Amino acid sequence: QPGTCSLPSLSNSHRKDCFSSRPLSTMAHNINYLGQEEAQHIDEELFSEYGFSVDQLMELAGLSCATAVTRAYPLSSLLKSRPSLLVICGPGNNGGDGLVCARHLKLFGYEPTVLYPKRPNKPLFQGLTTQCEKMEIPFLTEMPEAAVIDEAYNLVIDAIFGFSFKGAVREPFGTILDALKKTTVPIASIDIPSGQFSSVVSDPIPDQCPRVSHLKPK
Ligand SMILES: NC(=O)C1=CN([C@@H]2O[C@H](COP(=O)(O)OP(=O)(O)OC[C@H]3O[C@@H](n4cnc5c(N)ncnc54)[C@H](O)[C@@H]3O)[C@@H](O)[C@H]2O)[C@H](O)CC1
Repeated sequence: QPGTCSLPSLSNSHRKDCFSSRPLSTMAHNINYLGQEEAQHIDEELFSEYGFSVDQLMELAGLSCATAVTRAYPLSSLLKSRPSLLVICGPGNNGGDGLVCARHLKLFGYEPTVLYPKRPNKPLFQGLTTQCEKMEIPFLTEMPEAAVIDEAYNLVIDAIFGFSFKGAVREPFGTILDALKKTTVPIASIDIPSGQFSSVVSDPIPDQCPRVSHLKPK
């Protein structure tokens, strides 16, 4: 059943339509939020004190996001004839979460396409990219215009920036964020809407629903 998202908005930006397959009564109440530094601190603690590896956490994060998409946007609810999704991946671990998410979404019957314009030269990200390619997930070479996105995709997954984003946005991501803000299809953000923690970017990606935060909402 489509429902209204009960998550409080952290930004003044408007919210696009939010559909949830979960009854609202099961959603958490009395949510408290993590700030940027606290989120980064917990992240470090998970690695240093608890011995988690980044691959391990990223796989869980990406799988959780893909699962959340299946709940909020079940295949049967999609408006376009094909279950097309655009996953936009940034240069850090948030982007890695996006690649994992794309892979699981393909397994769940969706047709993800990935935009991954800045690829780190590290085995973890190279492996995640190869895994998507081997699953015949297409990669775009440039950001489509907003109208093209609205026409072609049911949903955009924002895996551009997480809690380490800072300062003024650098290209090509400025152009990408500007185009995204002009789209009307729903945007699901991984961890946080890209740009949320920046004091410089006054207009982050609108606070959408669903967003899948790791640990706690931020
Ligand atoms: N334990 C957890 O909670 C886990 C979280 N995960 C996800 O990882 C991100 C945080 O990852 P990190 O690599 O630290 O940072 P980001 O992905 O946010 O981005 C860093 C990346 O972005 C570049 N950058 C920073 N500012 C700018 C800017 N103004 N313009 C352009 N580019 C910028 C920077 O150079 C880096 O390349 C967290 O949110 C979760 O989504 C992990 O999966 C592990 C588990």
